[in-house]
Amino acid sequence: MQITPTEIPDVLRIDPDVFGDERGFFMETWQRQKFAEAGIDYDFVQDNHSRSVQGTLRGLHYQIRQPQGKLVRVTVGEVFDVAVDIRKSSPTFGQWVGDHLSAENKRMLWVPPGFAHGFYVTSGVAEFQYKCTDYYAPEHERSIRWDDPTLSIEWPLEGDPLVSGKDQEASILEKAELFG
Ligand SMILES: Cc1cn([C@H]2C[C@H](O)[C@@H](COP(=O)(O)OP(=O)(O)O[C@H]3O[C@@H](C)C(=O)[C@@H](O)[C@H]3O)O2)c(=O)[nH]c1=O
Repeated sequence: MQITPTEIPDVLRIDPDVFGDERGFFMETWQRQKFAEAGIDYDFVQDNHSRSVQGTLRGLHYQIRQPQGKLVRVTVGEVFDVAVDIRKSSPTFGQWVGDHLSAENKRMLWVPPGFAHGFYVTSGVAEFQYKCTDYYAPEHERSIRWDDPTLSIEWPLEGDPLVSGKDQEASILEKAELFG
């Protein structure tokens, strides 16, 4: 397993060891001890799985209380996954990192608590699976606009994205309610 810091060093790129043979492949997707040694030392309490059609954009989501760290990956198709640092006291506040995650490259991203997170589906469909360090708390959930001009996220868009009603009403980072 190779764990590499991204341009925002707390966001980690994880490339698992994949053992292929005539049957297919095997890989470990999370192992407490190895991940803890790499700095991802959390108790995960919830696993999520979503399926989205091409052009879907989910995000940018975060919780003002019970902030969730997320260990994310794609099991069908491909997405462009984005983490935005919204930790008020962080030197990288307002910066974003993005990466292509796919069923083929099997790459994972560690998005720590304190980040807003979202993804855009670049394949026909995509299934997205992730572990969370805290529980879903809809009353604390907030969304920042995916197209906030201050963030200028370079989404690999093909046409207008498919965005939920909730995310269409998201606020820009400057006006967003943050935690801490
Ligand atoms: C996120 C979540 C949603 N739900 C329900 C609420 C709603 O009826 C339905 C769909 O919810 P949403 O539209 O919020 O789903 P979605 O837009 O996929 O939300 C997710 O987006 C990505 C980008 C993240 O980072 C996640 O943390 C999460 O916020 O599922 C749960 O029951 N538990 C959960 O943990």
